Formats: sequence, C-alpha cells, structure tokens
Amino acid sequence: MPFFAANLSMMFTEHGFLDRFRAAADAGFDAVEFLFPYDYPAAEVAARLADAELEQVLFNLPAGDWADGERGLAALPGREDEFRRSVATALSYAKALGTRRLHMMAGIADAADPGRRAAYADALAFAADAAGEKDITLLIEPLNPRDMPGYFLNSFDQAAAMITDLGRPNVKLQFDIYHRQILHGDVLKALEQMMPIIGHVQIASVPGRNEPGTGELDDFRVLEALDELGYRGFVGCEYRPKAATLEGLDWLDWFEEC
Ligand SMILES: O=C(O)C(=O)[C@H](O)CO
Ligand SMILES: [Mg+2]
Repeated sequence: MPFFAANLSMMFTEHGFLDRFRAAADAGFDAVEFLFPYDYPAAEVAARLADAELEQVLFNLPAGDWADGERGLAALPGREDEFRRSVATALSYAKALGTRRLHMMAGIADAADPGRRAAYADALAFAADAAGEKDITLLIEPLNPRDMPGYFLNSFDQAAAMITDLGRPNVKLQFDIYHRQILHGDVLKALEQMMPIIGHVQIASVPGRNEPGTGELDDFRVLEALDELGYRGFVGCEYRPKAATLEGLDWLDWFEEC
C-alpha cells in the first residue's frame, strides 16, 4: 500500500489552512503536501505539523505572482534574481518543516523559445545545486495545457530528457498520474520506464480531478503497480473532493480490503 499524503491545498478546504493539519491527522493521514507555505511564518506551520504529528513531504518553490497568473519563475528571463531568492526562501522553509522534496515550477513560457529554454536550464542547475547542498530532492512536473495553458513544461519525455541531461542525482520527476493520463496516457508503461527518475507521485481521477476511483482510469490498478514496481515514496492526494473531504475518503477502504 502506498504512503499517501493529503494535499492541503485541495483537501480539507472546509477548514482554514492552518487547521487542515489537524483535520488531516484526525482523518488518519501521517503525511501532507501543499502548494505554498509562504503566507505563514515557518514556525507556525512547523508547530501545526508537530502538533498533528505529520510529515511535510513536499511543497513548491515560490512561483511568482500566483494571483496574477504567474506559475513559476524558472523559465522567465530577467527574473533570475527573484528566482534565486525564491530558492533561498524555499530552502529556509524546508529546513524549518523538515521537508526533503521541493517542486520547482517552470512558469508560463514557450518551450520553443531558446532564451526561455536557456533560462530554465540555468535555473534548474542553480536550484539543483542549492537543494543538493541540503540533501533535498528537487522535482520538476509536466502539467497538462487544459489545467495550465502555456506552461513551459508540458511533456513527460521533455522533463525526463532535462533530468537526464542535467545529470544531478537530486533532480527527479514529479509524476502526477492525472497530468500523465491527460497528456500522454500509457500510465503503467511510463511508470515502469521512468521509475528510476521518479521522486514523487501524485494522483487524482481523470477528467474530474476528484477522488481516485471516480474517473476513466483504474486508479487502484495504477496504485498497485507502484507497489509492484518497488516505489516506496509518497503518493500525494492532489484531488478536489467531490463533496466534503471526509465523505470522499472511502476510496482508501479499497486498500483495507486487499
Ligand atoms: O498542478 C499540479 O499538479 C501540481 O502539482 C503543481 O504543484 C501546482 O500546480
Ligand atoms: Mg501535481
């Protein structure tokens, strides 16, 4: 059975953000992930994690002005100084929260533009080295254009090639099953082929991005395959509950019946 992490940016939204830690722990989760902790003092988030006895398995580097539509800085020429500061901020929070995985978002940028490709490659190498000094895994994640139009990284092969070309052992793939199915399909074979570079997995149903087991994929077969392939990392539950979060957790019962 995979190690599941509740995604507090999408789940338990019946509660204020800082109260979601306790809600996730009371629901039986031992681990959580979310997008960004930066609206709160690191010490406050750390205290919530400690109080709820939760592990913070992942969060994202700052991604620019999210409210204004920015989705990452790495591929944006001219934002290098801001990006480097964002890496320092993320590493400071990671130290406070005990987090060993950080997701670097690329930004809304045309991957065919040589300047953006160069900016991204430089940013990836900088962040990889900074994270590597702290024994932290840096993750990159292809996102589908329906959810994130214009996003720089929109192909699993493109991401795998970047990871291979960079050759840093702490740079890994964030394999979001939801995006994989929308972008390419062929989920089981991709998990098998890409397993050596996978650093984190996320799941949601397709196309609704709801609880596993409610979409077009046999999500439980995919989760079983992760076990069979020897994946021992976390699976982030990055889904929007169809109704109240607690009502929708019965998908986890599937594993009780195994
Ligand atoms: O969109 C996703 O699937 C992610 O995991 C990013 O971190 C946030 O957009
Ligand atoms: Mg994801």
